[in-house]
Amino acid sequence: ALVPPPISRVVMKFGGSSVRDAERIAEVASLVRAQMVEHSVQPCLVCSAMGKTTNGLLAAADRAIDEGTVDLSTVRALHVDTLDALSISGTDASEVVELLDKCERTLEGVALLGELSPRTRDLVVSYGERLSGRVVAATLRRQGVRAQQLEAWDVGVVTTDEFGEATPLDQSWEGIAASLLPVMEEGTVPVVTGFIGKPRGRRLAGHWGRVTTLGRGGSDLTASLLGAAAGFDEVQVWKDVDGILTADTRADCGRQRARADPRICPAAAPVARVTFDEAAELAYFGAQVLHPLAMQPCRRAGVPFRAASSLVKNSYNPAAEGTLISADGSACSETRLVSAITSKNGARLRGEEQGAYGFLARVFAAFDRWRISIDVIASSEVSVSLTLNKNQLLERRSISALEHLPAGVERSEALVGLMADLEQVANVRVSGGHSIVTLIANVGCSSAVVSAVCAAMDRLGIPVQMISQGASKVNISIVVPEERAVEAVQELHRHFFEQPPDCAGAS
Ligand SMILES: Nc1ncnc2c1ncn2[C@@H]1O[C@H](COP(=O)(O)OP(=O)(O)O)[C@@H](O)[C@H]1O
Ligand SMILES: N[C@@H](CC(=O)OP(=O)(O)O)C(=O)O
Repeated sequence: ALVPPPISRVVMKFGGSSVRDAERIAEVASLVRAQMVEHSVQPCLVCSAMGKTTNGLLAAADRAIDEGTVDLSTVRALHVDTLDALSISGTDASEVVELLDKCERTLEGVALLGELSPRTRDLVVSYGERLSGRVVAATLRRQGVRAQQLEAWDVGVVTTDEFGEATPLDQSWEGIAASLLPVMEEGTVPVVTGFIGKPRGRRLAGHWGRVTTLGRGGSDLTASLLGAAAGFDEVQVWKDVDGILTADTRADCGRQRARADPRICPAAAPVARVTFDEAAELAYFGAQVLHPLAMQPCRRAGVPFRAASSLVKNSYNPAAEGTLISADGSACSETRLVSAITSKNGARLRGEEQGAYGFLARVFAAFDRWRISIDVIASSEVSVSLTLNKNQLLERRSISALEHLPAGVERSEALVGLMADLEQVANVRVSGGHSIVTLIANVGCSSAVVSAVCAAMDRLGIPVQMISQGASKVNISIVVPEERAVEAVQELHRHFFEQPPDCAGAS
């Protein structure tokens, strides 16, 4: 007799690209059904806002504060058209429209008061995930799957109150297990809002006060948190690519720049396995495919994490396996020295001091005070060079300008403060226009990797401004001029991935 496969509980996260329109949402619903029927999966869904909705809401909030006008037309049209195309009507449709109206009223408040705090910005942005979850749950129900949309805070996601960049608190873990499992045990598929949560706080006017967001791309973190806290068998993040690729296929696909980029490494291929450490380093150093903190909950609970493709490209070609991210199982080995390459832009800061005792301690204390992270560092007795994450330096509203920074370096209150502190201990120079190119590599063979990297840069005449190897067990980074970063990635990709394996080392 046929023994049915064991039921596995899986978080399935669908990002903006996977739920960008009616067609994709219908495909997501079929994919979920197939997992349930063919693979005995009991899923919990996590959804991001549809397509570019988050950007649209941020732009609408900016317009409300800058121009005093409220324009939600693009976001409204996308959702209303999707409801129509999916034939969603009745209560399911009116809930979505009510939420759109509420979002509009929030924007009217911003325009009227002329105030847009990080807290209000988070509230505005949260409508994106709350809208998409309702559309996805309604689509599943139309396909005969019992599904219920749930706000992240309804399943216990409690965060710090750092609006715009909140972190889930440990107390979430118990709450999630207690609220998610009963819903699933009764045979319902929860559809949870990614990216958002609520800070711990007093119960206000019938609801838990405020809404927070987990930073751009934060739905990956929600998915990991839910799966880890509820002790699931796997967390799957479904993307528009076949998993983690050996390099991005688009140049600087960072969320700050919306330009359509030429393909950077068309030969990039999916990596079958990476470790949590490797994935986290890759995400932190620029690969937009995963949220940098998303590995943490799964690593803590030992729950495997998989990045897979939600695009069924061809019915004759079964869905790609994706990339399995787990505690062991690096793609690097004695012969495969590098598993992926990424890059990101940053600013470089150089400080000089005459060998005083405690110099570096004072430098680090200043970074700690202003909560600015250092990406790559090179130091000697008399000087220290560091690169800073450009995203952290983005100008925020109501912040005075820092006149003496060179063009290309963004200004922020934190950077102004940091500079003032550092100038007490050293002569400081800040320059923009640098990129960090990072190789997720077998650091055990770092000499081979570094010599191959330097030879490749030498071939192209690209100056290597800094190099950092072995600071983490899996990462070798170089700093190059920003305008040469794409070339550098392409050449390194050619060298490490587009040659026969026996040449992939230090040739
Ligand atoms: N190393 C990489 N592997 C795969 N994708 C990458 C990599 N680096 C950057 N990306 C980009 O990440 C995108 C997928 O991430 P994202 O847009 O955040 O997905 P989603 O919105 O579905 O969560 C891909 O389209 C790709 O351009
Ligand atoms: N919608 C949010 C959160 C998110 O995770 O999105 P995505 O899964 O599409 O990267 C954002 O755009 O940042």
